[in-house]
Amino acid sequence: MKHSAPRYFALIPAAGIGARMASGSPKQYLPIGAKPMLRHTLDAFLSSGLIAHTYVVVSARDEYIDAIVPPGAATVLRCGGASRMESVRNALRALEGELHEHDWVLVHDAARPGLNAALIDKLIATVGDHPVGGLLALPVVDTVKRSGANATSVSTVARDGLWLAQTPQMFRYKLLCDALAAATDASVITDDASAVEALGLSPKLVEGHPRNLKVTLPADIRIAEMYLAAP
Ligand SMILES: Nc1ccn([C@@H]2O[C@H](COP(=O)(O)OP(=O)(O)OP(=O)(O)O)[C@@H](O)[C@H]2O)c(=O)n1
Ligand SMILES: C[C@](O)(CO)[C@H](O)COP(=O)(O)O
Repeated sequence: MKHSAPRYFALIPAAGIGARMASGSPKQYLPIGAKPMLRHTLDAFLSSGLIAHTYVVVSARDEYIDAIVPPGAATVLRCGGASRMESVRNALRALEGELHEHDWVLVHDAARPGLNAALIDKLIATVGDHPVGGLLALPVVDTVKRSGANATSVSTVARDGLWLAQTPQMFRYKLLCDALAAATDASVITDDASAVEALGLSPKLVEGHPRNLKVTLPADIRIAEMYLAAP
């Protein structure tokens, strides 16, 4: 059977409220250098020659997005949910009929503005036609402690084989839909790969980069600015 060329689509969950940032507005719109965080993230996909189209999922009440996305640069889906998992699931449902079951979907946090075309292209090239899919991640380099009562360290977790998941996390459209349809607990399914793992499948780990950090706490803003200031 003739296989058509693979198609790659980006899906950016941007419907969070940034509670841990405590900035008074959704953190994905905070300035990082000269641009809002989400614009950096969007521009990374626009600069990759491999992404056919980008979708941004925001809350139905979002008041900022229209000033961020240039006309035609991406499609805004106003179907954000109460959790990242629900936002991604709602967006995938909204794309039914638009994406084909074998299309690749790269789900990437709006809160990771340090992504660049090189990392996107590395993920796509390394995953190739892997039967499951894959994600950017970083091997753990610090010693990992498990805490007990009163913030005490009760044990050390062997770090061999431990990775910190980043995004994009890329899966074929139907597999990701099926995985998220089966997912129930947003406190356990905190990334797309965990929903796929819950089906008994093993996505490929592809080494990412510290520049692709998730901007979560106020101190992360300066780190992101440092990486985004470099050429
Ligand atoms: N209901 C939600 C929650 C999160 N996200 C998105 O998922 C990504 C990663 O989530 P996180 O860093 O936790 O963002 P927030 O949920 O906004 O942060 P917090 O948990 O501090 O509120 C972000 O781009 C965020 O906008 C989303 O689309 N829908
Ligand atoms: C998807 C993710 O960025 C992978 O590390 C992470 O799980 C998001 O967690 P958050 O609590 O929604 O920020």
